[in-house]
Amino acid sequence: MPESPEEHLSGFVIAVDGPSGSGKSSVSKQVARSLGYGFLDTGAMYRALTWWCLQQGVDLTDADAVEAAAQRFPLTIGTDPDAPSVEVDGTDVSAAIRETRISTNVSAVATVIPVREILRRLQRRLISDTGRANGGVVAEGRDITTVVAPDAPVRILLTASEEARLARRSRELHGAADADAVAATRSQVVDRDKADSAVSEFTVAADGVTTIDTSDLDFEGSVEAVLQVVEAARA
Ligand SMILES: Nc1ncnc2c1ncn2[C@@H]1O[C@H](COP(=O)(O)OP(=O)(O)OP(=O)(O)O)[C@@H](O)[C@H]1O
Ligand SMILES: Nc1ccn([C@H]2C[C@H](O)[C@@H](COP(=O)(O)O)O2)c(=O)n1
Repeated sequence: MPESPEEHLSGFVIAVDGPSGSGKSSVSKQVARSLGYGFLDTGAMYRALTWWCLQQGVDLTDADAVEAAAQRFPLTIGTDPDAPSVEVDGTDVSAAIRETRISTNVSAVATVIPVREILRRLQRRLISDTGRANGGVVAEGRDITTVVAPDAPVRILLTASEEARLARRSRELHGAADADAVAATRSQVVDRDKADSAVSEFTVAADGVTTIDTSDLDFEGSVEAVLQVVEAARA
């Protein structure tokens, strides 16, 4: 298992970070499909750990208890972009981790620093194994370009205006982006980003990271913009 961020990750690694609703997950998955690479959704790992803590009756305000749960976290995560899967102790939690109760609690877990260290070690191992098996991997989250894979040959910050991100998530959750739907979505986007920003920088690109603003791009345009950065890096 890689022990430090400095240890070399296998395969061609494409690291993608950004705020909630910027399109990281859907765009990264499509980029991975286009390139025949694996895909790692690191947010799903924090979500699955949150599900596990709630399942085990762990008090999320008790950082030591959350860390203890992370140390014995029986996670299995698939990295095939056509069949992403998340299992905890043999239970398929792919749908459950998208529920509102997870979205509203995940920051309490993701902001515990020792928990991040445990999941980052696992993420580096998954990135290496997936990269080796598929020739490359697209890994997305909040700290992939900066901490998990700072030496990746392609590092992208995928952004969009708050308005665009709220509208996208509203349409996804409520089928509309009118004022009521946006208001109902705000805490899952804006408040969550605010809490998560306490431990990761994902609004400003670090040195060497390419920013792609998708506010005025459609989904296909966003995928194409990422593929162009990859092509340029390989040229
Ligand atoms: N460029 C785009 N234009 C319009 N809609 C988009 C675009 N990119 C993604 N979407 C849609 O926006 C929604 C949010 O995208 P996605 O879940 O990929 O965001 P995310 O950055 O991974 O969010 P989170 O971090 O909260 O999981 C999805 O319904 C997706 O299909
Ligand atoms: N590398 C990561 C990935 C995710 N998180 C946290 C922040 C989010 O609130 C939560 C769920 O992520 P999402 O599914 O919305 O992408 O996990 C993080 O801190 N670091």
